[in-house]
Amino acid sequence: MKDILQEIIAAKRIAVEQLKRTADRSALERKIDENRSHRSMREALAASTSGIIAEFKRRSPSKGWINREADVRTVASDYQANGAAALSILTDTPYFGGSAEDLIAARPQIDIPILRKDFTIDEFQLYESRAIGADAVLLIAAALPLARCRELAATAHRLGLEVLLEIHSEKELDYISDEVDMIGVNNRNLGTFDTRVGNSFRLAGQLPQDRLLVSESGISDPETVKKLREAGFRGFLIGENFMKTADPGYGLDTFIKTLNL
Ligand SMILES: O=P(O)(O)OC[C@@H](O)[C@@H](O)c1c[nH]c2ccccc12
Repeated sequence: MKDILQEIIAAKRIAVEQLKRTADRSALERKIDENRSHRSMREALAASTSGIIAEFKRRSPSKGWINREADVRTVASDYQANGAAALSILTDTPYFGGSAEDLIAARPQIDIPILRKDFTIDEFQLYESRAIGADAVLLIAAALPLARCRELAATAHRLGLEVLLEIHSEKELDYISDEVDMIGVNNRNLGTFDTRVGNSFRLAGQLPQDRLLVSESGISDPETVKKLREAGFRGFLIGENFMKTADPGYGLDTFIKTLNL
């Protein structure tokens, strides 16, 4: 079977080399200097009653287009107004239909933290993330050798970005270090796109309970969020369930009302 993650990473390597050749480095540095304010996603999740990280996701390799028309400014401000603790914005273009411009457009609309969701393999993407206004970045264990993941986490911290480490299986538990601010369990296998929320419940007992734990993907009902919270999770990353509706902000509103916090 073709491993989709490997294909995405191969494409990303080419895109990053291209970005490094064409980017205006001094403009990037200027923007990093200007964007000094930083919001802690870890603290926002710890303090939040919903713990929901609402994601802006236009398409995915497994589902194709989920919402082609969605306007990132509208969705970002509706997500915040309706109780999201933080936002996740997918910026990968070929597989997820997003872009850095989406994050740039969303940033002035809201003041909750933004997670830049992409396949980060190179320091340059961290500089870019900081310059476009991200507060946190995702590092995916399945996409990075352990030493590389640690280096990227250290650079992210130097730049004032928080790190959400994403793991999927027991094999990746050794990626957890003090350098990561939040630990995410992806319920989706990025190689096959097989998705089971049971993955979070299975791994919960093996995760350090004094860390901020996030359950990611395939969450579509408030009952699951309640159970995940009982298992120790404080963050719930939800994309498709909201994005597949014509009004993702309204989808979040209904979800949170049913959660009955
Ligand atoms: O749309 P869902 O099933 O609610 O999932 C959201 C989010 O967890 C998912 O988009 C995701 C989790 N980890 C990733 C890594 C890369 C791309 C996407 C992802």
